[in-house]
Amino acid sequence: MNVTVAAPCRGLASSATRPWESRGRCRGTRATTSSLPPYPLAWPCKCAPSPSHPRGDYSVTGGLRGSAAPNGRLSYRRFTSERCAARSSKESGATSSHSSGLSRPLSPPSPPAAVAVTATQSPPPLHVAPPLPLHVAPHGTSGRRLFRDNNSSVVVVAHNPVCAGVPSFSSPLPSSLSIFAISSSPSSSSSSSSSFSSSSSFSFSSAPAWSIDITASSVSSRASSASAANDIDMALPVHVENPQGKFRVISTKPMPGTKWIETLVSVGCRVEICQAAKTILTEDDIEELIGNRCDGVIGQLTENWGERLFSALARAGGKAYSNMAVGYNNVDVEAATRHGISVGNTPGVLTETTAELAAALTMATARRVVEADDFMRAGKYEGWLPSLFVGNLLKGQTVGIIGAGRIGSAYARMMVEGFKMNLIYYDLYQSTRLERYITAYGHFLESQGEKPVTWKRAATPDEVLKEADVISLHPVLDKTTYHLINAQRLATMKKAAILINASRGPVVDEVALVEHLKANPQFRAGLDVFEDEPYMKPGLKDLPNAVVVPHIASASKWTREGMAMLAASNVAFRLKGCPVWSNPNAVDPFLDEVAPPPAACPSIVNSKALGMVTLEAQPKL
Ligand SMILES: NC(=O)C1=CN([C@@H]2O[C@H](COP(=O)(O)OP(=O)(O)OC[C@H]3O[C@@H](n4cnc5c(N)ncnc54)[C@H](O)[C@@H]3O)[C@@H](O)[C@H]2O)C=CC1
Ligand SMILES: O=C(O)C(=O)CO
Repeated sequence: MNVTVAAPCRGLASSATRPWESRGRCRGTRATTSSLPPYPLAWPCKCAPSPSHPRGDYSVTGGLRGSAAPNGRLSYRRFTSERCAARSSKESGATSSHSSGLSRPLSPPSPPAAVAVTATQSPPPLHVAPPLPLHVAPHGTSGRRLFRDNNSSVVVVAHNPVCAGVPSFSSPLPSSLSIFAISSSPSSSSSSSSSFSSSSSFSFSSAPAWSIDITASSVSSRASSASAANDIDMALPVHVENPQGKFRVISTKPMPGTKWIETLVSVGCRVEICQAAKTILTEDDIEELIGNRCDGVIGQLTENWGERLFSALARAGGKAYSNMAVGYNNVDVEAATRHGISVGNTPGVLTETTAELAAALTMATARRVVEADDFMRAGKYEGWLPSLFVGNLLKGQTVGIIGAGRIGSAYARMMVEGFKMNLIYYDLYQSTRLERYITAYGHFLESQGEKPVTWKRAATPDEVLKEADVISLHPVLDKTTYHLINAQRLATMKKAAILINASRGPVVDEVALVEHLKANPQFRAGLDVFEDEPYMKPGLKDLPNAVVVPHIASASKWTREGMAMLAASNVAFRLKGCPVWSNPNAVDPFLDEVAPPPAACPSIVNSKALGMVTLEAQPKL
């Protein structure tokens, strides 16, 4: 069901505008679909022209503004809701506290104190699909803030253009809300029922004279029938860069730095960055972001990228996906390949950062740093004691690695070189570089008159678990490593061993680990990852012999900006038809802060299956 509404362009005349919420579309009254840029966000608008607000302008919360040129075509330029609000407020006499333009960084301003929606003269009604199921309560009582789920983000304010009343919010608005101002003609009223999962009210200081109801079915019928130009399909707030870009690329999260955006823009992408306040997006959310046309997506390891999302992306014309992560156990690569979609990841930029955090956890657990810190803060320290917080010496002990790939090997070198530990490792493959490195270091120590360090490649994980004093887990998560550490294996470890996990939570049976830690107070664990993130298994948080941190192993500024850059390059250069970088472990040229990146996808895990060409030139290691 379409509802007849018209969008008054003198909407949001206040400080309630949020520049990172780029919403709303404007087609102007004479717009034709063919005159639009590829991804118009225009809410069809038929407002009364005014000198400073020409016909076709429509202010919502940022994004595109279209205005009809004399030739009847629309020209688009970026505008900010602030500018519009300021202008609107000038026209309406209201005041605005914002005047700056849309700019990065994207930190949201404080929630506004009030929003006023100014009634304009009655425009002729247009048929337009709303962005959401909406309900606006009748006259003068309350409007409703509608929640699609618990983290909803859209307010729809409807008002009668004929009525002189100016609805306004009586209380501060959460910064997560997008505001849409619409006006409605009486004929749009509908008695259809609506079902909203939850809602809360706000007051209109004066209010429209009728209510309109648009049900969920109207939204789905819109989704299936609307053309791209008419579609208003975004309930999640997004910030848009380069609105005119010909490829539409979604980033499901804001990512650090700006070079990644510049890279996408440089190859002609329109970049839409989801600003939803919720941490983990659902498949519903992502499908909605993808909409009916999308060329590529940069996603996060918290998202479930399987058949459903890849088929949605393929239907929308998409070709490229990249995780902003090296691990891609959240991605069904086969499904992506079936749909012809490339899957990128971000190796090489987080190796040392992740290994350093694993080393930090090792020291924190070995030397009981967190327990001792708590003790100090609790005012319990009464003076030095021979037995206070006695821990483990690392020097000369054996460090065990399971999964001696990039990160496992980096961690092994840190522990061997830094603490002169001996190494035992298990991996499906021999790590000859690591072995050579430790051999050479052993020779060096000998030449200095010190005891050399040693290494050993174990035939089984069990051998590592039995022999090592510290075991750090760095394999990929797949069916061969799921619950690799279980109750039986924990029982074979030394009583005062230390277990570090900065790989993926499900590599360890966390319930079994909690039991083991309870039964063996000398045993310690340092965990960056958990089986059911963001949750911990019951009991874990109360155990003093566990150090827990929230999946921050790759969280250094350089690394996170680099991950964003690699993920963006995986998408940008795939869309541009560029080859794949020949060595995914040697990605320095992509991380140069000044020079542009090579025209290649740094790391595509299904490149062979997709028949993608590899760049011939080998970068230096
Ligand atoms: N906590 C965090 O923030 C981070 C976690 N990670 C995790 O670390 C993992 C490893 O990353 P990289 O070292 O870059 O990957 P990598 O591919 O270089 O190393 C993984 C190693 O695991 C080995 N492996 C596979 N199956 C095994 C098995 N059944 N038993 C023993 N070893 C096995 C592989 O042969 C390979 O050498 C990622 O897949 C990711 O899940 C990565 C970065 C940050
Ligand atoms: O890159 C990964 O796999 C991560 O876990 C990011 O921290």
